[in-house]
Amino acid sequence: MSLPNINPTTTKSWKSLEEHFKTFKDVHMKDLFAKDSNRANKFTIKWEDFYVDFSKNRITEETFKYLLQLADEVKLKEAIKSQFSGEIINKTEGRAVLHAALRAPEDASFKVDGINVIPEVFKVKQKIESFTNEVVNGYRKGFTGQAFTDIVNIGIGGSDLGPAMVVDSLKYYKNRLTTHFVSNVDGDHVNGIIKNLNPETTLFVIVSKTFTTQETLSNANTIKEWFLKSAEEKDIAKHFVAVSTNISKVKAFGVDENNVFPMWDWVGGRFSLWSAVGLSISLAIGYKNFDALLKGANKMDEHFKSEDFSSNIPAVLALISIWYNNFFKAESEAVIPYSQYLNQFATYLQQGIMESNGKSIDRNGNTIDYQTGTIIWGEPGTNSQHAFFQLIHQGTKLIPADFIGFTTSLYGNEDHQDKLISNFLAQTEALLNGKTKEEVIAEGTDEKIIPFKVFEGNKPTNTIFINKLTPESLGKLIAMYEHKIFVQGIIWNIFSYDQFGVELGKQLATKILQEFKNNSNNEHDSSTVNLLNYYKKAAE
Ligand SMILES: O=P(O)(O)OC[C@H]1O[C@](O)(CO)[C@@H](O)[C@@H]1O
Repeated sequence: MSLPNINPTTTKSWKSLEEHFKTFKDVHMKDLFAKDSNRANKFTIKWEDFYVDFSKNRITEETFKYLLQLADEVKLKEAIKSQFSGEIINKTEGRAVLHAALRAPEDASFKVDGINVIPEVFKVKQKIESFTNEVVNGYRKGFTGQAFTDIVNIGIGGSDLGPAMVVDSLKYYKNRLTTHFVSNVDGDHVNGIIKNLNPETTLFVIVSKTFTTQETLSNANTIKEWFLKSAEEKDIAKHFVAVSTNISKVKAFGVDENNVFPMWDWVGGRFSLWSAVGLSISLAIGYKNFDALLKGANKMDEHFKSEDFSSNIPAVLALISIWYNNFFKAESEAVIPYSQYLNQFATYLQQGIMESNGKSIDRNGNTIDYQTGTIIWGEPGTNSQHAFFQLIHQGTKLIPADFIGFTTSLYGNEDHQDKLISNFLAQTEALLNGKTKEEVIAEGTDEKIIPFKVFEGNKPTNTIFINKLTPESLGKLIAMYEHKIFVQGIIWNIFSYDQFGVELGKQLATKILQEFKNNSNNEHDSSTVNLLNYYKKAAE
């Protein structure tokens, strides 16, 4: 079996969608709801503690039928099998894509080169568990014999965004440890964090799949220097642990062999929070909660693998997004969680979605002539209502949005929760229905400003209503988006698991840094030359 390789625009369903779209442009969702009292039920998926209502979309049963046909025609079922069977679907890097193995039960089997990786995964999980327990319970101590109070995760991209987002999202479940994240090579980031830390009670977790990333190594070295001002070289072993595939480089840095948490090249950086990359998560909320996060993701994996596409949450969300991206030519999508704790969720998704599917070459190596990768952005409601919602409601751009909410609040404040959820529901209702000129007039509006107060409505949203923000439900939610990414990559016929697009900038930065060091000048365009000279002068 090998990954399907089908140009989606050549399929019958794509042509049907194109024709269908022509008849669809002027359809208002409001009329679709008026015509069919059962519409909401038809386009809702209830699964475990998830209630996913996708009825407020510019789709009909006919649209849905063609989208499902598209999934069949691009052989999505076969592609899912290829991924889960450990096939080398990341062909450009020659790797399998098995983040699902990291959250599978112990009796599962995920084979890479014919060898089941699950025993190895569980060995590392046990190491995470015992390490976490030792640190949280204060048995593992720093160089002056004190228990650790602070954890600093040093990493960037997938080695930062996932753990940082999860730790922040699940802070309700946090233990006595305080977790910090250093990522940017901007010295103000690392210095701003270490200035308030006590080296005697701080544990540093260096996370880098490659252990060659400039930002991470610079920050790790700066921290090591700062640490050695109060400690000795031998104390590094007590305070620095590392997560990486590059064990020799980790050891060369000075990390004790026993404090290295391995990961594998079949885990992509942006899908790695389920591996030892999630060590900071485990430390921050305890291993049990970390494991619950994994279990949630595994439940979503099972749902994705086995559920018919018509009621398969990630598949449905992916297909609807294709409809807007490729037919309505929507330029971006918003993700609006109605939970302040999911503040970092959209930022996290940006890497997952845009690093994966921001590609313009198909699986044959040819330039693509259709739109791929969606641009993703968002902020929690209700704050975002007072920021960018004006544009979603009355701007010229079509911005499909996922609204994510929780029926139960963590602290049980019903007054706030009712207010939050009334906003959550009101916004998607307003985006659906809008407000007509007649309605504006009926409100007694001054004639001169009537047009400005009209809302066209017809703005699509998905409502993802979940019982409660728990480690398990967050695991499900993250995995849901991971699978959506996969489905879209399959439909667009691109390779979702490489990221060569980030390399050029890194190469040029290395060259420019060298020029600063040697005080030399390579060939650059005139703009870059001016900017280099401007900086050199300012830095004198
Ligand atoms: O974990 P590493 O190897 O330090 O890489 C960090 C990040 O850099 C990238 O390779 C590119 O920015 C990401 O994909 C990755 O998550």
